[in-house]
Amino acid sequence: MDEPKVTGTKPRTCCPRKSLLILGFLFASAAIALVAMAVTQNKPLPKNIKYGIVLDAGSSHTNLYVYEWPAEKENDTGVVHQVEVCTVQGSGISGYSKDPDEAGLSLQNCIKRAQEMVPEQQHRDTPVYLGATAGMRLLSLQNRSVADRVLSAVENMLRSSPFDFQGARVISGQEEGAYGWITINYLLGNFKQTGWLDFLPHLQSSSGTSGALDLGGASTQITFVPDHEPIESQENSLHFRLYGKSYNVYTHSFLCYGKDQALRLKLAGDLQSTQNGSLLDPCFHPGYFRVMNTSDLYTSPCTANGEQQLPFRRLHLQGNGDYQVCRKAIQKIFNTSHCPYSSCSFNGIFLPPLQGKFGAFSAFYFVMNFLNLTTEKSPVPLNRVTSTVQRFCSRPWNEVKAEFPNIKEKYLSEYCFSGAYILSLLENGYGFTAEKWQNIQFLGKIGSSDAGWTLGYMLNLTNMIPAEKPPTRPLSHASYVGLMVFCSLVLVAVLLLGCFIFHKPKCLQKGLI
Ligand SMILES: Nc1ccn([C@@H]2O[C@H](COP(=O)(O)OP(=O)(O)O)[C@@H](O)[C@H]2O)c(=O)n1
Ligand SMILES: [Ca+2]
Repeated sequence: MDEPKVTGTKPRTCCPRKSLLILGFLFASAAIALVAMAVTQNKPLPKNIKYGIVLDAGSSHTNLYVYEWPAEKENDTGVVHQVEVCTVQGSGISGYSKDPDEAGLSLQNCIKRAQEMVPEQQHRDTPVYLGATAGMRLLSLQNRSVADRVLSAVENMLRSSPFDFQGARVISGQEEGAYGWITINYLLGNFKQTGWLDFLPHLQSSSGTSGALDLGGASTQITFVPDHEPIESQENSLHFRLYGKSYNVYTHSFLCYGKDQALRLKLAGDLQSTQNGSLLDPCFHPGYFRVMNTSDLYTSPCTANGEQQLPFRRLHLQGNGDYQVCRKAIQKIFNTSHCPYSSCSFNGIFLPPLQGKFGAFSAFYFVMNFLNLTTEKSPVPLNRVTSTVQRFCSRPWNEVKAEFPNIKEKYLSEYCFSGAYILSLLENGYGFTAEKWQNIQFLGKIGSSDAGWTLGYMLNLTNMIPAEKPPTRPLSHASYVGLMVFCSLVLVAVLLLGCFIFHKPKCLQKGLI
């Protein structure tokens, strides 16, 4: 009998090398595909951008701002930013009381500029707002019908533009203060809820916001959240609910205490003690000389009460650059003789104790920036600011003019007064001590956006600031996909490892090892 032949066939292995290679290849391909999918899926889509336009019709000039934001994120905080500012040539709209139509025409160039900035197909969907401030408030007090004619002239011009006209109006001092406060806190990211840090309020100041100080030509505003103090006067009290948090805000707007009207107030006061119309003014540089019609001083409602029959028609003003005397002269325009509340700033206006940090913008910034007091990272101490203004005021006018040939004489000549006025207002008016001064930051721009009331105004009118915090997922979509891929890979790796350790296939015991 033939013995069964032992054939040369190899023993069958359960998982040959080839199968393992295929498995490895499939695994690697799947991993690569997963990562590639996650990356391509999360590539940012082309942005859908929205635009908005606000015109700030100030007492001295008009600025047009163009803002843009990604449409899908419009309720997030800090996403809207300024892409253009256009300064209208000529005076503010309140300066066109003699020819209101000209006020409308003056806006043409900046409207054209906005048309270039916003893509043509979006012109119709782009809202445009005009808000007029203290210059128009004063003109309305002086002559309501002229003020209305100026407003309808600018309204007609904006209606005829390709944009979506949403209104032209005189905003109140309270609104100006409130929207300035909203703007800077929005831009500084102070409304951002920090997620887990929300549960640790002690890490933030009580309100987590910054106060706002705005100085214009005809009015000035102070707005902040006081520290647990009741706001004793209703007209100074505002309540906001923003991104799920409540704010009790103090605000006051001093009409006539912008820097240009304040100078008029001071000069009108000085005139009372002048016999012959010549005035030695400590708030102007030595060697500076200016002649003014006394009637011009009294055209504003701010000075109208003091109008008197003067024996001269022209005022001859001569500077002598004496800072200390200038401060004393400015002090006279703040009436501190009465206060019906527990504490006041001046003119009997309630002011709670100053609290927290403050951002000071508009002319506060322009003047301090001119004096080179805004370039350092930390705030310049009050005594250094005082000595800088003092030194600047004492410089002869010829020397100053020669150093700054490109600055208009009218503006250059008034920086000494403006510097002294800012110090008087902040120190004597509001009570910023040397210590509290360190809490003031002079702000021109925050990121690409100018600090001012316009952005807050637009955010409010377009309902872009929700009262409640919008529901958000803990992770962004990209992080979510990335994390899911990572966890899946880890799971597969653990499974394979477990399989190898606890259920070692024979092939590994014999064939492969
Ligand atoms: N580059 C600039 C622009 C404005 N300014 C001044 O800043 C002030 C702006 O006031 P505004 O026109 O906004 O007036 P309000 O209506 O806000 O009172 C004016 O006194 C201007 O002369 C400045 O000092 N430097
Ligand atoms: Ca202003």
